[in-house]
Amino acid sequence: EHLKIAIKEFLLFSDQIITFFSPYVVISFPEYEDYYRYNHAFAAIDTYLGAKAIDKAQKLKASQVKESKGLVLKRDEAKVRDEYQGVHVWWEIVTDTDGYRTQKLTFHRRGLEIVTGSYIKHVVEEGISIEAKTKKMKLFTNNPSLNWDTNNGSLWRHIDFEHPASFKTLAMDPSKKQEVLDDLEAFRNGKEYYKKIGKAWKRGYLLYGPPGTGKSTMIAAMANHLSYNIYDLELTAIKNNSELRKLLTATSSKSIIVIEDIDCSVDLTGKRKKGDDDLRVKKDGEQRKEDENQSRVTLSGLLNFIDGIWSACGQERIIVFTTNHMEKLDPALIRRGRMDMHVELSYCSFEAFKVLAKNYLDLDSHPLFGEIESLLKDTKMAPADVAEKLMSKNQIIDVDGCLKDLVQSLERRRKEQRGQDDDDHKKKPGGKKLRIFRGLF
Ligand SMILES: Nc1ncnc2c1ncn2[C@@H]1O[C@H](COP(=O)(O)OP(=O)(O)OP(=O)(O)O)[C@@H](O)[C@H]1O
Ligand SMILES: [Mg+2]
Repeated sequence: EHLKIAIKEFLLFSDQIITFFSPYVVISFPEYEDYYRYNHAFAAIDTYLGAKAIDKAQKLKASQVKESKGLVLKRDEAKVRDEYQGVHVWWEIVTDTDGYRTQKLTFHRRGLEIVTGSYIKHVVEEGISIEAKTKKMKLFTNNPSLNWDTNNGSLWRHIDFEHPASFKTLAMDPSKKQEVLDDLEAFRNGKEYYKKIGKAWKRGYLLYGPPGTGKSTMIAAMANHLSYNIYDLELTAIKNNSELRKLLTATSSKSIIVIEDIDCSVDLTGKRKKGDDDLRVKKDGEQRKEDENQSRVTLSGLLNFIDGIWSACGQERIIVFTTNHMEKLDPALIRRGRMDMHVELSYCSFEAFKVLAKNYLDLDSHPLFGEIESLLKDTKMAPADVAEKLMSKNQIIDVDGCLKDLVQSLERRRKEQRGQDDDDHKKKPGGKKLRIFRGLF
């Protein structure tokens, strides 16, 4: 009996063509569906089988490692045998001429019910749970050149995401920080809730504020807090709305989709588009066609996505927009419901400073804190600039030196800012009033 199995296995493993009459069934799991959509079952299967192969290899190690330096733990080269509820199965990874990989599962017809009924589910679930335990988060970026050959067909390029940012070290108003944390937590545990109210399990955040106030840092902290992957979407590198759709539907669940500096992304504001149209009128037909082909992502494309396809494509996704200029954004883009939460990151407050002092200098209090507090009240300095002053030079922490440095640069900046305010008043009287007016509407 053993011999029979061994022979059968040999035949299978020798890439014998399985004929129509074969008692064996083969099921394929391609890495990409429709050439661009990553098949997440593929990764889970790979992880599960990788763990199996390593198990086996560890047993083999003692006797084999010395003789055969060819013994690699890499899954792709191995055929893995598995057994589940008495059913023997064989996994093999095959690569086609275009470089696309497929997991092939072979088993005897006898086991069909068990395999399709529960084994596959078991493999994918095991794989996902192993992935979660050993999870390395990933940072995906869309690839402007779309080099299909070297990019293995994927629209997204990824690297391991290792950023130390956390909510603990993020310097901002503590109650605002808590609000964001609570919101994220509610989202994470919201599966049943979203189902109950019949809404897609998605959430949108708009982070706004001047440069260096921690918007990007907060996104990293969010990803670390939730163990989500980040998809950093570069809108200006996307040719058109259909490419945008492809990219977004190719993202996985438990991820944060980030669009930074949304105000700088082409064609998002009506104004800029109008300017283009004016230009276009003067051009001949051919040129116009070319321009249209080149036309980038439009505001309506993005809004359609958020409202429509967005809700249809998978679950458990967060979308984050950042901007330095809230006032430049089209109201349609930021109305509530599209962006569920607006978070303002602003100049360094004393509360925020205390977090930075703890992070950088391990300091809870200091005689200079009082002076710094009063300086921060009427001086605009971004946390990034404060942090820079607190950073140790040459690895030597000089608390007094750092704080004195900070006080000096705050004083300098306060003088500058006061001067600027005066200039503003002289140049355009009533300018300030106008700003308040606009803010009210
Ligand atoms: N609120 C903050 N808490 C802690 N560190 C901060 C904070 N803000 C800025 N920093 C520090 O300053 C650096 C720059 O901040 P970050 O890139 O998050 O700013 P940003 O708001 O994204 O700016 P930009 O608008 O230019 O993109 C970070 O690497 C971080 O070390
Ligand atoms: Mg940033």
